[in-house]
Amino acid sequence: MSDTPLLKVENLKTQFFTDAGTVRAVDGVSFTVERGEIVGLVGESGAGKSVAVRSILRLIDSPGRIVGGEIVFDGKTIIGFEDEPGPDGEPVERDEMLTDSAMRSEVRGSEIALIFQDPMESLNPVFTVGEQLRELIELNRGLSKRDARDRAIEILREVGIPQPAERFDDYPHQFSGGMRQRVLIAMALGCEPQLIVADEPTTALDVTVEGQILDLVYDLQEKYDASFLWVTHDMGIVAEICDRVNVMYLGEVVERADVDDLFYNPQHPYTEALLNSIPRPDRSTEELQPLEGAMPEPIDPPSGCRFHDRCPEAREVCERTHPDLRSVTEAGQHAACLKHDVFGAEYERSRPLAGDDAAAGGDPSE
Ligand SMILES: Nc1ncnc2c1ncn2[C@@H]1O[C@H](COP(=O)(O)OP(=O)(O)OP(=O)(O)O)[C@@H](O)[C@H]1O
Ligand code: NI
Repeated sequence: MSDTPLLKVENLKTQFFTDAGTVRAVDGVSFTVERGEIVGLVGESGAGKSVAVRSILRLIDSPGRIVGGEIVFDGKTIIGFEDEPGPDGEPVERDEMLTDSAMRSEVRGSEIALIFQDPMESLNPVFTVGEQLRELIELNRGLSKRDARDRAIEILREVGIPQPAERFDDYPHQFSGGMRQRVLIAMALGCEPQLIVADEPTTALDVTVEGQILDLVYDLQEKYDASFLWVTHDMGIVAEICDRVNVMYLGEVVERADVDDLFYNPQHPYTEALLNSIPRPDRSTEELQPLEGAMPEPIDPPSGCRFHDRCPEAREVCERTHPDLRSVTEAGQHAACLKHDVFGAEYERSRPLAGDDAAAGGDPSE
């Protein structure tokens, strides 16, 4: 593993300028993906996961815009702004930022591959699966038509498509949902990318097929030594495949940890709530608690800590002070929660917001 991460996202801000107001979908998000790692991006619907990963590929359409931050991938600047805004107050792109055509020819689909939830977003219904895969390999790997075809069939076999030579001439609609996702993984691998970004690719699949796909990803990750950024709302998937996890809430990363630390020693109440809402072998089902309330809209996020109005451990200080993401354990686990001493927020002396004892998480009278 080299010193610089394969992907570095720093203080990324992506907003949508709508009639109703400015949607701060991604509001100062930082994370990295090291070489050979599977990194999770997890959080409820609307947390900003898809906008974050689409920003990495510069696939944000109007009325959306990346307004701040830096994204560096393998030494290339995908997003980078000057410190000072221009005369119109708009962010100024730095010279070294990749052009749109360089993004298309050097990064998207070749160095970074995307797997979406809906295979039809990436597969063209009027061409056979084999043709699409062959062409992609031909373009990206510079192989002859015949060699590209052989390689395409080999990859289809690797991702578990039975009788790949025969299936080569089938159209996307002739494949089942699970098989189509395998085809997408084949397409992603076809260009031998350094990074595969997967945005909830197994959500539409039943649990058995999902399990097979995750096993496959795990095997392929070992074989190709590819890095993955895996978006999901499912903690079960995180447990199964991720090395490291970023938990997102309302446009921010609120916890970052190695997967074991996250599950056994969560440092943010939101992470705890997510974990309590899924079945676990080490807990009885009576202990299962659904996450209460809905995530607020990112047009007008709550003051202070954005999670405070749903947080069982919230205290008065949480209403007014916004916590950034800080290292809160010796192992370097990060959390954005004022209950940790490193914030020096006088949390202990602050009055609990939730009335009942259970919610206050201990004895507040001390
Ligand atoms: N084109 C758009 N115009 C306006 N708002 C948008 C647009 N796209 C996304 N948003 C808003 O940005 C926020 C983040 O959305 P995003 O799709 O990233 O969430 P997510 O975490 O991927 O959720 P899910 O699990 O449902 O996919 C949401 O509030 C969403 O409504
Ligand atoms: Ni999404």
